[in-house]
Amino acid sequence: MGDDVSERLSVRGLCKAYRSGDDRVTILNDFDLSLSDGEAVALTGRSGSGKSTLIHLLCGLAVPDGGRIRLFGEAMPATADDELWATQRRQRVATVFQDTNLLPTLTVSENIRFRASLADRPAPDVAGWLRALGLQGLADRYPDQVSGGQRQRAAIAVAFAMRPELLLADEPTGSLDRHTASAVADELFRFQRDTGCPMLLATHDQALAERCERIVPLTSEGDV
Ligand SMILES: Nc1ncnc2c1ncn2[C@@H]1O[C@H](COP(=O)(O)OP(=O)(O)OP(=O)(O)O)[C@@H](O)[C@H]1O
Repeated sequence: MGDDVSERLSVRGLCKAYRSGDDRVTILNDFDLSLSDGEAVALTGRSGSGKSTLIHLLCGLAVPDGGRIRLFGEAMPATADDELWATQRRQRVATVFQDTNLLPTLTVSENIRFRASLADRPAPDVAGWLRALGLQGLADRYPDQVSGGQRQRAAIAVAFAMRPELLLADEPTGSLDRHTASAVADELFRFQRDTGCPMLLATHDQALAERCERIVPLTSEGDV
């Protein structure tokens, strides 16, 4: 069967287990997912169901035990350290994690510029992205000089500035109050609409999940 060319991401039969003492705990078992151009998909599931594990597999931070991942129409290699793929991901895939996106020794604006240059993009409109995410006045602060919620928004600004072709976000509004979460979600969906960048959002936030075109629930071994 041929692959759909509009598919940015295609996951088939993905398996991942972790060792826990003498046991192996299966987190993902024969898991399928596809994401097309311009599509927003929410990944939901209770704590421990494997949302972050899946995102880590997709961005090459972990290696699956079985199955296949195709990104931009090409099969991802089975090792995490493939140089060509590391470059592909660096340039085309943006990831937003809760607290690990920003380099601590760079200011907020330097983080944005650095990530854009790493992706080989032209100089980003730093002030514009900061304004859009309500971060005016924080450009010259270091990550440890802003709040957790501001860091999370800065991480989203970094992701936007690299003009990704795929955005993988793990709880992108997780540390924000309801009002700010809603404003940041607006920006995420505006970005998706304006750029056609597909997004996979792992979230506990039902309201955020329902704004996506599709919801993919993850279940784990303990679920009934
Ligand atoms: N490196 C690892 N080694 C062993 N077990 C792990 C590892 N990473 C995750 N796990 C386990 O895998 C399961 C899934 O974890 P994961 O972080 O993917 O869940 P999640 O759905 O993102 O949870 P949450 O909503 O709480 O963030 C958990 O039981 C976790 O303890």
